[in-house]
Amino acid sequence: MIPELETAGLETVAIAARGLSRHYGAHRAVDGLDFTLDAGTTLALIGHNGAGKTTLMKLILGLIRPTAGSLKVLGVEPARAALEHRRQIGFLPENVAFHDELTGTQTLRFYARLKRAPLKQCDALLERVGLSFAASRRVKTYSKGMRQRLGLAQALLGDPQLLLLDEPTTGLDPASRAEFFQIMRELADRGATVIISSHILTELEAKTDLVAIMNTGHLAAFGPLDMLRREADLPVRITVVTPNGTGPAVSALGSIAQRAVVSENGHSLQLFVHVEDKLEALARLTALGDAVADLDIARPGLDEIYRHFSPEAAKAAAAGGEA
Ligand SMILES: Nc1ncnc2c1ncn2[C@@H]1O[C@H](COP(=O)(O)OP(=O)(O)OP(=O)(O)O)[C@@H](O)[C@H]1O
Repeated sequence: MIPELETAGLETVAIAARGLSRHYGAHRAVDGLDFTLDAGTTLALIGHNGAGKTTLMKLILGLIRPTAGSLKVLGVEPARAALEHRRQIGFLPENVAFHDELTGTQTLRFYARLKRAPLKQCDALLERVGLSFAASRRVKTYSKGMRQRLGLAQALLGDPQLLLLDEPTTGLDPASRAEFFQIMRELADRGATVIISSHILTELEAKTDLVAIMNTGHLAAFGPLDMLRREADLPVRITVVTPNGTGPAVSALGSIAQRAVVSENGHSLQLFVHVEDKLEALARLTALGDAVADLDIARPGLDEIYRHFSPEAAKAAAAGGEA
């Protein structure tokens, strides 16, 4: 179990950024970000390679200073924050590295001393991340997934109010990923603020309260997924199984269908309709009787919404690259 956070003295706003920028010479790694993140909120931070996600995390951690604009984290400018304040922030970096010769327990106790967190937390945290069985094994014998879990235990030391997880599920199998998101939800439920970055958009969908989409240093979108879905105004996809050919379904929808894509085997069809036309489209398709053997409706997913807001992501997708 993860203990409740002390609520006394807790800021209601975890992060406030105004015109936040970090430029490297002429290169604008982060450029003019404006957002507020309330305490106790979970945020998915997504963006193409080089979009500025890690730079934003470093700014939040106070590892680098803004070149313009302002940033308050738990009420304080992070680059000027005292150690006491920094201890309220947990961080799991993208490439987590440990001393190979230390055991899991020794590693965690080392970080607990650094963070001045209670040593008695270590065993409970190893248990929480499912590593108790390997606590006395040297880290060099750990798999990638086990190292990630140890990294998460390290980030959870001291019951941080703010947790930054940079691509934390890399190397984890599906069951471990599910467990990871369960821990994230428990943290949020006890009042912690969590920011998680990932390129695996399907796993982030419906896991966080808010989504931030970064594109070339800018914040292209920020808000609850449903709000971004409405703003993007993308069509709903209806997949229709048409055993006797796709012609009747296409004719029935007429101009309601913004686009129709026939499958390679010719037995099914994807029809894209505006959300307001969805019910009319379903009525017309079901009226076709045997010409339609089955149908399936899908709202635009996070990957489609991401491509809508991020021109770089759309370009990468068109070129067959990753999100
Ligand atoms: N110290 C630095 N000096 C110069 N440029 C930098 C520095 N750190 C980052 N950048 C540049 O800033 C941009 C943003 O980098 P950042 O690491 O924040 O991207 P990211 O969104 O985390 O990417 P990825 O998904 O690949 O991890 C990149 O173009 C990067 O090359």
